[in-house]
Amino acid sequence: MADSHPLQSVEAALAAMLADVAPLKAERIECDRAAGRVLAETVTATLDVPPFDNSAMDGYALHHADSSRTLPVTQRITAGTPPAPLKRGECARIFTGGEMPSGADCVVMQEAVTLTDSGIRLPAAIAAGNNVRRRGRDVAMGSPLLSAGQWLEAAALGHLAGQGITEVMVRRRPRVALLSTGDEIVSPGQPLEPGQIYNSNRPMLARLLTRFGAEVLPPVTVPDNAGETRRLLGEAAETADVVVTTGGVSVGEADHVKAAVGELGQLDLWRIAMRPGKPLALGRLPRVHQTGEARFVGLPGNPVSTFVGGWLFLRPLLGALLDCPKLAELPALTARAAFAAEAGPRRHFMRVRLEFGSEGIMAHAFGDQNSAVLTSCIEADALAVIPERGRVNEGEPVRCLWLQMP
Ligand SMILES: Nc1nc2c(c(=O)[nH]1)N[C@H]1C(S)=C(S)[C@@H](COP(=O)(O)OP(=O)(O)OC[C@H]3O[C@@H](n4cnc5c(N)ncnc54)[C@H](O)[C@@H]3O)O[C@H]1N2
Ligand code: MOO
Repeated sequence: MADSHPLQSVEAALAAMLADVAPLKAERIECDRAAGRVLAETVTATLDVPPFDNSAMDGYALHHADSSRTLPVTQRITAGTPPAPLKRGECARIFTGGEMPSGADCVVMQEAVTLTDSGIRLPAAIAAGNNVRRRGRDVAMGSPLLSAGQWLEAAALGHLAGQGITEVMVRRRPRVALLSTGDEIVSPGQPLEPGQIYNSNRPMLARLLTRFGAEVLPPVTVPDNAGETRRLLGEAAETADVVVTTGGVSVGEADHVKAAVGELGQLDLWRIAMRPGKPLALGRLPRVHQTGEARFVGLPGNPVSTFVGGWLFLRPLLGALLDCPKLAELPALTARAAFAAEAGPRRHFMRVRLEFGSEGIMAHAFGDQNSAVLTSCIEADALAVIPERGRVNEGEPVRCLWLQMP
Protein backbone atom coordinates (compact mmCIF):
# COMPACT_ATOMS: atom_id res chain seq x y z
CA MET A 1 0.00 0.00 0.00
CA ALA A 2 1.16 3.47 -0.78
CA ASP A 3 0.85 4.78 2.74
CA SER A 4 3.13 2.07 4.10
CA HIS A 5 5.73 2.98 1.49
CA PRO A 6 8.28 5.12 3.33
CA LEU A 7 8.87 8.71 2.29
CA GLN A 8 12.47 9.45 1.35
CA SER A 9 14.03 12.76 2.35
CA VAL A 10 14.73 15.23 -0.45
CA GLU A 11 18.47 14.90 0.27
CA ALA A 12 18.42 11.11 0.09
CA ALA A 13 16.47 11.24 -3.18
CA LEU A 14 18.85 13.80 -4.71
CA ALA A 15 21.89 11.81 -3.58
CA ALA A 16 20.45 8.61 -5.05
CA MET A 17 19.62 10.35 -8.32
CA LEU A 18 23.09 11.89 -8.66
CA ALA A 19 25.20 9.03 -7.28
CA ASP A 20 26.52 7.64 -10.57
CA VAL A 21 25.77 10.30 -13.15
CA ALA A 22 28.65 10.72 -15.60
CA PRO A 23 29.07 14.00 -17.49
CA LEU A 24 28.16 13.87 -21.17
CA LYS A 25 30.83 13.99 -23.89
CA ALA A 26 32.30 17.29 -25.05
CA GLU A 27 31.93 18.75 -28.53
CA ARG A 28 33.56 21.68 -30.31
CA ILE A 29 31.18 24.47 -31.36
CA GLU A 30 31.40 28.03 -32.63
CA CYS A 31 31.29 30.69 -29.93
CA ASP A 32 28.43 32.33 -31.83
CA ARG A 33 26.25 29.37 -30.81
CA ALA A 34 27.65 28.84 -27.32
CA ALA A 35 25.21 30.93 -25.25
CA GLY A 36 23.57 28.78 -22.59
CA ARG A 37 26.14 25.99 -23.04
CA VAL A 38 28.64 24.69 -20.48
CA LEU A 39 32.37 24.90 -21.05
CA ALA A 40 34.07 21.48 -21.03
CA GLU A 41 37.66 22.75 -20.96
CA THR A 42 39.61 25.34 -19.03
CA VAL A 43 40.52 28.16 -21.41
CA THR A 44 43.89 29.84 -20.83
CA ALA A 45 44.45 33.43 -21.91
CA THR A 46 46.88 33.80 -24.81
CA LEU A 47 46.59 37.60 -24.83
CA ASP A 48 46.83 40.34 -22.25
CA VAL A 49 43.60 42.33 -21.98
CA PRO A 50 44.00 45.19 -22.53
CA PRO A 51 46.95 44.37 -24.81
CA PHE A 52 48.71 47.72 -24.10
CA ASP A 53 48.54 50.53 -21.54
CA ASN A 54 45.78 52.87 -22.67
CA SER A 55 43.86 55.92 -21.62
CA ALA A 56 40.68 55.63 -19.55
CA MET A 57 39.62 59.19 -20.47
CA ASP A 58 39.51 61.73 -23.25
CA GLY A 59 42.28 64.18 -22.30
CA TYR A 60 46.06 64.61 -22.37
CA ALA A 61 48.87 62.12 -21.77
CA LEU A 62 52.07 63.34 -20.10
CA HIS A 63 54.73 62.47 -17.57
CA HIS A 64 53.53 63.21 -14.03
CA ALA A 65 56.69 65.25 -13.33
CA ASP A 66 55.27 67.84 -15.78
CA SER A 67 52.23 68.48 -13.54
CA SER A 68 51.20 72.13 -13.10
CA ARG A 69 53.15 73.24 -16.20
CA THR A 70 51.90 74.52 -19.53
CA LEU A 71 52.88 72.06 -22.29
CA PRO A 72 52.72 72.01 -26.07
CA VAL A 73 50.59 69.29 -27.68
CA THR A 74 52.90 67.36 -30.01
CA GLN A 75 50.69 64.47 -31.18
CA ARG A 76 47.12 63.24 -31.33
CA ILE A 77 46.36 59.63 -30.33
CA THR A 78 42.99 58.11 -31.12
CA ALA A 79 42.03 54.53 -30.24
CA GLY A 80 43.54 52.37 -32.98
CA THR A 81 46.46 54.61 -33.95
CA PRO A 82 49.95 53.74 -32.70
CA PRO A 83 51.58 56.57 -30.71
CA ALA A 84 55.04 58.10 -31.13
CA PRO A 85 57.37 58.40 -28.10
CA LEU A 86 56.66 61.45 -25.96
CA LYS A 87 59.46 63.74 -24.77
CA ARG A 88 59.52 65.33 -21.34
CA GLY A 89 57.95 68.81 -21.52
CA GLU A 90 55.39 67.72 -24.14
CA CYS A 91 51.92 66.28 -23.90
CA ALA A 92 49.76 64.26 -26.29
CA ARG A 93 46.10 64.71 -27.06
CA ILE A 94 44.64 61.28 -26.29
CA PHE A 95 41.18 59.70 -26.41
CA THR A 96 39.65 56.87 -24.38
CA GLY A 97 41.22 53.56 -25.47
CA GLY A 98 44.16 55.30 -27.15
CA GLU A 99 47.53 53.63 -26.54
CA MET A 100 49.78 55.44 -24.07
CA PRO A 101 52.94 56.78 -25.72
CA SER A 102 56.25 55.77 -24.18
CA GLY A 103 57.46 58.57 -21.94
CA ALA A 104 53.95 59.28 -20.60
CA ASP A 105 52.66 57.78 -17.36
CA CYS A 106 49.38 59.54 -16.67
CA VAL A 107 46.36 61.14 -18.32
CA VAL A 108 44.56 64.32 -17.32
CA MET A 109 40.88 64.59 -18.24
CA GLN A 110 40.23 67.37 -20.72
CA GLU A 111 37.79 69.00 -18.25
CA ALA A 112 40.73 69.58 -15.84
CA VAL A 113 43.02 71.57 -18.18
CA THR A 114 43.00 75.12 -19.54
CA LEU A 115 43.75 75.77 -23.20
CA THR A 116 46.19 78.69 -23.62
CA ASP A 117 48.08 80.16 -26.61
CA SER A 118 51.28 78.47 -25.48
CA GLY A 119 49.73 75.07 -24.82
CA ILE A 120 47.80 73.14 -22.22
CA ARG A 121 47.88 74.39 -18.62
CA LEU A 122 47.84 71.36 -16.33
CA PRO A 123 46.57 71.02 -12.79
CA ALA A 124 49.07 70.44 -9.99
CA ALA A 125 50.07 67.07 -8.54
CA ILE A 126 48.95 64.49 -11.07
CA ALA A 127 49.89 61.02 -9.89
CA ALA A 128 51.67 58.49 -12.08
CA GLY A 129 49.13 55.95 -13.35
CA ASN A 130 46.27 58.44 -13.19
CA ASN A 131 43.55 57.44 -15.72
CA VAL A 132 45.77 54.77 -17.25
CA ARG A 133 44.42 51.25 -17.82
CA ARG A 134 47.47 49.01 -17.49
CA ARG A 135 48.22 46.23 -19.94
CA GLY A 136 46.84 42.92 -18.62
CA ARG A 137 44.73 44.59 -15.92
CA ASP A 138 41.64 42.58 -16.88
CA VAL A 139 43.29 39.37 -18.10
CA ALA A 140 46.96 38.41 -17.90
CA MET A 141 48.39 36.24 -20.66
CA GLY A 142 48.86 32.65 -19.41
CA SER A 143 46.26 32.90 -16.65
CA PRO A 144 43.05 30.83 -16.64
CA LEU A 145 40.38 32.81 -18.49
CA LEU A 146 37.38 30.54 -17.85
CA SER A 147 37.20 27.19 -16.07
CA ALA A 148 35.58 23.96 -17.18
CA GLY A 149 32.02 23.92 -15.88
CA GLN A 150 31.45 27.61 -16.65
CA TRP A 151 27.92 28.37 -17.82
CA LEU A 152 28.38 30.54 -20.89
CA GLU A 153 26.41 33.76 -20.75
CA ALA A 154 26.99 37.32 -21.90
CA ALA A 155 30.16 38.24 -19.99
CA ALA A 156 31.87 34.87 -20.55
CA LEU A 157 31.13 35.07 -24.28
CA GLY A 158 32.63 38.56 -24.31
CA HIS A 159 35.72 37.24 -22.53
CA LEU A 160 36.23 34.50 -25.15
CA ALA A 161 35.85 37.01 -27.97
CA GLY A 162 38.33 39.30 -26.20
CA GLN A 163 40.92 36.57 -26.79
CA GLY A 164 40.01 36.24 -30.44
CA ILE A 165 38.60 32.75 -29.77
CA THR A 166 36.00 31.50 -32.28
CA GLU A 167 35.38 27.90 -31.10
CA VAL A 168 35.16 26.19 -27.71
CA MET A 169 34.66 22.72 -26.27
CA VAL A 170 31.29 22.45 -24.52
CA ARG A 171 29.28 19.58 -23.07
CA ARG A 172 26.83 17.97 -25.43
CA ARG A 173 23.32 19.13 -24.53
CA PRO A 174 21.36 16.47 -22.59
CA ARG A 175 18.54 15.11 -24.75
CA VAL A 176 15.37 15.03 -22.69
CA ALA A 177 12.21 13.17 -23.72
CA LEU A 178 9.06 14.60 -22.20
CA LEU A 179 6.13 12.21 -21.97
CA SER A 180 2.76 13.54 -20.86
CA THR A 181 0.62 10.78 -19.43
CA GLY A 182 -3.14 10.78 -19.01
CA ASP A 183 -6.20 10.11 -21.19
CA GLU A 184 -7.52 13.52 -20.18
CA ILE A 185 -4.55 15.45 -21.62
CA VAL A 186 -5.09 17.34 -24.87
CA SER A 187 -2.62 19.58 -26.74
CA PRO A 188 -3.56 23.23 -27.25
CA GLY A 189 -4.98 23.68 -30.74
CA GLN A 190 -7.25 20.64 -30.41
CA PRO A 191 -10.87 20.74 -29.27
CA LEU A 192 -11.50 20.06 -25.61
CA GLU A 193 -14.04 17.28 -24.94
CA PRO A 194 -15.87 16.94 -21.62
CA GLY A 195 -13.51 15.75 -18.88
CA GLN A 196 -10.39 16.73 -20.78
CA ILE A 197 -7.81 19.40 -19.92
CA TYR A 198 -5.10 21.07 -21.92
CA ASN A 199 -1.50 20.02 -21.45
CA SER A 200 0.08 22.82 -19.45
CA ASN A 201 2.95 20.71 -18.10
CA ARG A 202 4.62 20.09 -21.45
CA PRO A 203 5.37 23.71 -22.48
CA MET A 204 6.21 24.65 -18.90
CA LEU A 205 8.75 21.84 -18.51
CA ALA A 206 10.06 22.28 -22.04
CA ARG A 207 10.87 25.89 -21.23
CA LEU A 208 12.48 25.04 -17.88
CA LEU A 209 14.55 22.27 -19.45
CA THR A 210 15.69 24.47 -22.31
CA ARG A 211 16.79 27.09 -19.82
CA PHE A 212 18.64 24.37 -17.89
CA GLY A 213 20.64 23.57 -21.03
CA ALA A 214 18.70 20.59 -22.42
CA GLU A 215 17.60 19.70 -25.93
CA VAL A 216 13.93 18.81 -25.56
CA LEU A 217 12.79 16.03 -27.90
CA PRO A 218 9.43 16.14 -29.74
CA PRO A 219 6.28 15.80 -27.60
CA VAL A 220 4.90 12.38 -26.68
CA THR A 221 1.45 11.84 -25.17
CA VAL A 222 0.93 8.57 -23.32
CA PRO A 223 -2.58 7.11 -22.87
CA ASP A 224 -3.57 5.47 -19.57
CA ASN A 225 -2.71 2.00 -20.79
CA ALA A 226 -0.02 -0.26 -19.37
CA GLY A 227 1.20 -1.64 -22.71
CA GLU A 228 1.40 1.75 -24.41
CA THR A 229 3.13 3.26 -21.37
CA ARG A 230 5.78 0.54 -21.54
CA ARG A 231 6.22 0.85 -25.29
CA LEU A 232 6.54 4.64 -25.31
CA LEU A 233 8.91 4.70 -22.32
CA GLY A 234 11.13 2.09 -23.97
CA GLU A 235 11.12 4.00 -27.24
CA ALA A 236 12.01 7.28 -25.52
CA ALA A 237 14.94 5.68 -23.67
CA GLU A 238 16.60 4.74 -26.97
CA THR A 239 17.37 8.34 -27.93
CA ALA A 240 17.10 10.32 -24.69
CA ASP A 241 19.61 10.81 -21.89
CA VAL A 242 16.74 11.61 -19.55
CA VAL A 243 13.14 10.47 -19.82
CA VAL A 244 10.73 12.68 -17.91
CA THR A 245 7.09 11.77 -17.45
CA THR A 246 4.34 13.87 -15.95
CA GLY A 247 1.42 12.23 -14.19
CA GLY A 248 0.65 8.59 -13.54
CA VAL A 249 3.00 8.09 -10.59
CA SER A 250 0.47 8.15 -7.77
CA VAL A 251 -1.68 5.25 -6.61
CA GLY A 252 -4.61 5.54 -9.01
CA GLU A 253 -5.71 2.59 -11.12
CA ALA A 254 -4.61 4.44 -14.25
CA ASP A 255 -1.14 5.16 -12.88
CA HIS A 256 1.02 2.80 -14.97
CA VAL A 257 4.33 4.61 -15.07
CA LYS A 258 6.12 3.07 -12.09
CA ALA A 259 5.22 -0.48 -13.05
CA ALA A 260 6.40 0.11 -16.60
CA VAL A 261 9.74 1.52 -15.42
CA GLY A 262 10.17 -1.45 -13.09
CA GLU A 263 9.47 -3.89 -15.93
CA LEU A 264 11.73 -2.17 -18.47
CA GLY A 265 14.51 -1.20 -16.09
CA GLN A 266 14.74 -0.20 -12.49
CA LEU A 267 12.68 2.00 -10.23
CA ASP A 268 15.24 3.37 -7.76
CA LEU A 269 13.06 5.45 -5.53
CA TRP A 270 9.46 6.55 -5.10
CA ARG A 271 7.69 8.96 -2.75
CA ILE A 272 9.59 11.87 -1.32
CA ALA A 273 8.89 13.91 1.81
CA MET A 274 8.11 17.05 -0.14
CA ARG A 275 5.05 19.14 -0.79
CA PRO A 276 4.23 19.44 -3.59
CA GLY A 277 5.59 16.44 -5.42
CA LYS A 278 5.24 13.51 -3.02
CA PRO A 279 4.79 10.73 -5.62
CA LEU A 280 7.95 11.75 -7.54
CA ALA A 281 9.70 8.63 -8.87
CA LEU A 282 13.31 8.06 -9.97
CA GLY A 283 14.84 5.24 -11.93
CA ARG A 284 16.67 4.15 -15.05
CA LEU A 285 15.69 2.66 -18.38
CA PRO A 286 18.23 0.50 -20.22
CA ARG A 287 18.43 0.88 -24.00
CA VAL A 288 17.74 -2.20 -26.07
CA HIS A 289 19.18 -1.11 -29.43
CA GLN A 290 21.79 1.34 -28.18
CA THR A 291 24.29 1.01 -25.36
CA GLY A 292 23.78 2.56 -21.96
CA GLU A 293 20.68 3.67 -20.16
CA ALA A 294 18.45 6.70 -19.81
CA ARG A 295 17.69 8.32 -16.49
CA PHE A 296 14.03 8.31 -15.53
CA VAL A 297 12.33 11.08 -13.57
CA GLY A 298 8.60 10.69 -13.01
CA LEU A 299 7.03 13.96 -11.97
CA PRO A 300 3.56 14.05 -10.45
CA GLY A 301 0.92 15.40 -12.81
CA ASN A 302 -0.26 18.36 -10.79
CA PRO A 303 1.27 21.35 -12.57
CA VAL A 304 2.85 22.84 -9.43
CA SER A 305 4.41 19.47 -8.54
CA THR A 306 5.83 19.40 -12.05
CA PHE A 307 7.18 22.95 -11.76
CA VAL A 308 8.76 22.40 -8.35
CA GLY A 309 10.08 18.97 -9.34
CA GLY A 310 11.64 20.56 -12.41
CA TRP A 311 13.60 23.06 -10.31
CA LEU A 312 14.50 20.67 -7.48
CA PHE A 313 15.33 17.52 -9.44
CA LEU A 314 15.72 18.15 -13.17
CA ARG A 315 18.01 21.12 -12.71
CA PRO A 316 20.55 19.24 -10.52
CA LEU A 317 20.37 16.23 -12.83
CA LEU A 318 21.17 18.40 -15.84
CA GLY A 319 23.85 20.14 -13.77
CA ALA A 320 25.52 16.76 -13.20
CA LEU A 321 25.19 15.68 -16.86
CA LEU A 322 26.66 19.01 -17.94
CA ASP A 323 29.24 19.00 -15.12
CA CYS A 324 28.17 22.51 -14.12
CA PRO A 325 28.17 23.03 -10.32
CA LYS A 326 26.34 26.34 -10.58
CA LEU A 327 23.48 24.73 -12.47
CA ALA A 328 23.41 21.77 -10.10
CA GLU A 329 22.82 23.88 -6.99
CA LEU A 330 19.96 26.32 -6.48
CA PRO A 331 21.22 29.46 -4.73
CA ALA A 332 19.72 29.90 -1.25
CA LEU A 333 19.01 33.11 0.62
CA THR A 334 17.33 34.04 3.86
CA ALA A 335 14.30 36.32 3.71
CA ARG A 336 11.76 37.48 6.27
CA ALA A 337 8.44 35.70 5.95
CA ALA A 338 5.46 37.94 5.26
CA PHE A 339 3.31 34.93 6.13
CA ALA A 340 2.95 32.18 8.71
CA ALA A 341 3.09 28.52 7.73
CA GLU A 342 3.40 25.08 9.22
CA ALA A 343 4.59 21.90 7.53
CA GLY A 344 3.47 18.35 8.22
CA PRO A 345 5.69 15.33 7.62
CA ARG A 346 6.61 16.66 4.18
CA ARG A 347 8.98 19.61 3.64
CA HIS A 348 6.92 22.39 2.13
CA PHE A 349 8.29 24.32 -0.83
CA MET A 350 6.10 27.41 -0.91
CA ARG A 351 6.00 29.65 -3.93
CA VAL A 352 7.00 33.15 -2.85
CA ARG A 353 7.63 36.53 -4.42
CA LEU A 354 10.71 38.30 -3.10
CA GLU A 355 10.61 41.99 -2.28
CA PHE A 356 14.04 43.63 -1.98
CA GLY A 357 13.52 46.59 0.36
CA SER A 358 15.67 48.84 2.51
CA GLU A 359 14.89 46.60 5.51
CA GLY A 360 16.03 43.45 3.77
CA ILE A 361 14.30 40.81 1.70
CA MET A 362 10.65 39.96 2.35
CA ALA A 363 9.10 36.72 1.09
CA HIS A 364 5.42 37.00 0.14
CA ALA A 365 3.65 33.66 -0.25
CA PHE A 366 0.96 33.20 -2.85
CA GLY A 367 -2.39 32.73 -1.08
CA ASP A 368 -3.39 29.35 -2.51
CA GLN A 369 -0.49 26.89 -2.23
CA ASN A 370 -2.42 23.90 -3.61
CA SER A 371 -0.39 21.78 -6.02
CA ALA A 372 -3.00 22.19 -8.76
CA VAL A 373 -2.86 26.01 -8.66
CA LEU A 374 -0.30 27.01 -11.27
CA THR A 375 -1.09 30.68 -10.69
CA SER A 376 1.09 30.34 -7.56
CA CYS A 377 4.16 29.89 -9.78
CA ILE A 378 3.63 32.83 -12.13
CA GLU A 379 5.20 35.51 -9.94
CA ALA A 380 7.31 33.11 -7.87
CA ASP A 381 10.93 34.20 -7.50
CA ALA A 382 11.78 31.55 -4.96
CA LEU A 383 10.64 28.49 -3.03
CA ALA A 384 10.44 29.19 0.71
CA VAL A 385 11.41 26.04 2.57
CA ILE A 386 9.37 25.06 5.62
CA PRO A 387 11.17 22.07 7.17
CA GLU A 388 9.38 18.82 7.96
CA ARG A 389 7.11 19.43 10.99
CA GLY A 390 8.51 22.94 11.19
CA ARG A 391 6.81 26.30 11.53
CA VAL A 392 7.55 29.83 10.39
CA ASN A 393 5.84 32.82 11.97
CA GLU A 394 5.31 36.14 10.26
CA GLY A 395 8.48 38.26 10.41
CA GLU A 396 10.76 35.30 11.08
CA PRO A 397 13.65 34.35 8.81
CA VAL A 398 12.88 31.71 6.22
CA ARG A 399 15.30 29.94 3.89
CA CYS A 400 14.43 30.41 0.25
CA LEU A 401 15.71 28.69 -2.86
CA TRP A 402 16.09 31.30 -5.53
CA LEU A 403 14.61 30.36 -8.90
CA GLN A 404 17.46 32.00 -10.73
CA MET A 405 19.62 30.89 -13.62
CA PRO A 406 23.39 30.52 -13.18
N1 LIG B 1 -5.14 8.17 -2.88
C1 LIG B 1 -4.16 9.00 -3.16
N2 LIG B 1 -4.33 9.87 -4.16
C2 LIG B 1 -3.35 10.73 -4.47
C3 LIG B 1 -2.16 10.73 -3.73
C4 LIG B 1 -1.99 9.79 -2.70
O1 LIG B 1 -0.94 9.71 -2.02
N3 LIG B 1 -3.03 8.94 -2.47
N4 LIG B 1 -1.21 11.66 -4.02
C5 LIG B 1 -1.71 12.91 -4.55
C6 LIG B 1 -0.63 13.77 -4.91
S1 LIG B 1 0.21 14.49 -3.62
C7 LIG B 1 -0.35 14.07 -6.19
S2 LIG B 1 0.89 15.21 -6.53
C8 LIG B 1 -1.07 13.50 -7.32
C9 LIG B 1 -0.12 13.04 -8.40
O2 LIG B 1 -0.66 12.06 -9.14
P1 LIG B 1 -0.07 11.54 -10.51
O3 LIG B 1 1.33 11.87 -10.67
O4 LIG B 1 -0.47 10.14 -10.64
O5 LIG B 1 -0.77 12.46 -11.57
P2 LIG B 1 -2.17 12.29 -12.29
O6 LIG B 1 -3.11 11.62 -11.40
O7 LIG B 1 -1.91 11.72 -13.61
O8 LIG B 1 -2.51 13.81 -12.41
C10 LIG B 1 -2.68 14.64 -11.30
C11 LIG B 1 -3.43 15.89 -11.72
O9 LIG B 1 -2.66 16.61 -12.64
C12 LIG B 1 -3.33 16.81 -13.87
N5 LIG B 1 -2.37 16.70 -14.97
C13 LIG B 1 -1.69 15.62 -15.32
N6 LIG B 1 -0.91 15.87 -16.39
C14 LIG B 1 -1.14 17.15 -16.71
C15 LIG B 1 -0.66 17.99 -17.76
N7 LIG B 1 0.24 17.54 -18.63
N8 LIG B 1 -1.08 19.27 -17.81
C16 LIG B 1 -2.00 19.73 -16.91
N9 LIG B 1 -2.48 18.98 -15.90
C17 LIG B 1 -2.07 17.69 -15.81
C18 LIG B 1 -4.33 15.66 -13.91
O10 LIG B 1 -5.39 15.90 -14.75
C19 LIG B 1 -4.71 15.55 -12.44
O11 LIG B 1 -5.67 16.51 -12.12
O12 LIG B 1 -1.89 12.43 -6.91
C20 LIG B 1 -2.66 12.71 -5.72
N10 LIG B 1 -3.53 11.62 -5.49
O1 MOO C 1 2.66 15.92 -3.75
MO1 MOO C 1 1.14 16.56 -4.44
O2 MOO C 1 2.04 17.56 -5.52
O3 MOO C 1 1.16 17.63 -3.03
O4 MOO C 1 -0.40 17.31 -4.77
